[in-house]
Amino acid sequence: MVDHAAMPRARELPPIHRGDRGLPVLGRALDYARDPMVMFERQWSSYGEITPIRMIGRTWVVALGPDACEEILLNRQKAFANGPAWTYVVGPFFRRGLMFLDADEHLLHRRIMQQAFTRRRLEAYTTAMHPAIEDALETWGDATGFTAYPALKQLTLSIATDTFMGGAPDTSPAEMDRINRAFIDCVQSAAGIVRLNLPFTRWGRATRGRRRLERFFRHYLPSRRANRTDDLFSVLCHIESEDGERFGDDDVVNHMIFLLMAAHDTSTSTLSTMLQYLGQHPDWQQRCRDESLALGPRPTLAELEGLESLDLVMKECLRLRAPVPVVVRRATTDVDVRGIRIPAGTDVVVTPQFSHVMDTYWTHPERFDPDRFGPDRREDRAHHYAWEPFGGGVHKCLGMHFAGGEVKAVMHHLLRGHEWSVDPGYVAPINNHSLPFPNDGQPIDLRRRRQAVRGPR
Ligand code: HEM
Repeated sequence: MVDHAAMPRARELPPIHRGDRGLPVLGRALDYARDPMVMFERQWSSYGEITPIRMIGRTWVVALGPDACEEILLNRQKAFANGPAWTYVVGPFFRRGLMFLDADEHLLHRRIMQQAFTRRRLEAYTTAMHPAIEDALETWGDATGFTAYPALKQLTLSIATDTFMGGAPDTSPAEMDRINRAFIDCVQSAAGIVRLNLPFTRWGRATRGRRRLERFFRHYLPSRRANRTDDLFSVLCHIESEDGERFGDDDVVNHMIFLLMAAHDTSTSTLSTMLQYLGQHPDWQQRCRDESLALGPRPTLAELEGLESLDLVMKECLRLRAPVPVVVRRATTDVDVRGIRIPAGTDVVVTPQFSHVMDTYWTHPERFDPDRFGPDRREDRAHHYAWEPFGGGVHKCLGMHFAGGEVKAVMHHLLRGHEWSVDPGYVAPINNHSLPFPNDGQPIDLRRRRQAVRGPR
């Protein structure tokens, strides 16, 4: 409980200026969809760090800058909850996934899921990933305007399915495409204005997508309950608490649906941004390729982590286009943040992506300049939360190290086997309705390199 009497008096939220109210019902939703950073910049200069905004029929609070983000994500006053805020944004489609749980229940489930992310397991996942990546990239031939984004999405979904559920042998490639579509529909529910299960609404598509995902995981449940294997699906089926409690079928299915979404959408976005910038910066592409060529075809996790240039490029791409540009929380009690009182019940938008482009912390933040993360500059050290693509606090991304290994493994194989270019003037048309993605599928001009690059079969 927060003892307000002991605290210096906080100011009330400033009123929204007449010109900032936006459209009826939608409020500023279209401004956000057009360019969230332009909208946040305007909020920042008009209101400061804690700013009210009208969107989709309600008033939100937007927290801008690393100090405000840190305070909310660390949640020392235990005044913010994930579940109700995320449920408002993406509806019931990822219900009871880890990110939607709060307090003790969240800690308990997180401790169990951490078993799937130990160093030993991450090393084993990396070893297992190489053949799948090589097989997928073998289908990437010479092509002008190759749309990398959907191809990457297919690849990362198949890696996540292999790694976290031990494969899906009864599911045809065509049905797997429908599973991929179902994930997309659930994520895109965030942009639904009409929140009703009707045939042509985003909400309706997400409802059907969720049903398909449930059928998919329930189909494999009996075999995972019957056999103990090394994947998370099986771990979730067999794990017991000290009192002998086990996850019921619903819990297992809910965790798997959220985890598979979290595990492939974000890596796809990171990879596609890296392809764009490396395509536009051939010097960096070659620098990364030279380091990958110096390694064997199937490096270990530690070797992948040692690819210095690729690491700088990944960090810079996560800065320039964070796959999760904002996260949300609901104030469960009146709470003061940076000297402003946020009333109980308010949904708060925390904005890592805005911190990533503030010129207080970054030199020429709009430029692709991976060396800013190098040992001589370390611009990310300007503030603990200046670079926060994986969030912070108790909900900090559980798959962060997995994502690093996966993204580097895919890039390693691509750099050894292919070259590509992107027009230096190209600006990705980002769709910001839900998690950001390039509307044009991220076209690249791709050429296969002629050397033998595969590991042994
Ligand atoms: C570059 C890739 C990734 C990025 C940028 C990213 C980003 C994030 C962020 C910002 C959060 C915090 C959400 C919040 O605070 O409300 C989060 C949570 C989470 N992520 Fe990731 N993620 C990535 C990859 C992955 C992967 C590959 C997995 C699984 C293998 C994963 C699993 C999770 C889980 C389970 C949570 C919920 C943690 C909790 O609530 O305790 N993520 N991620």
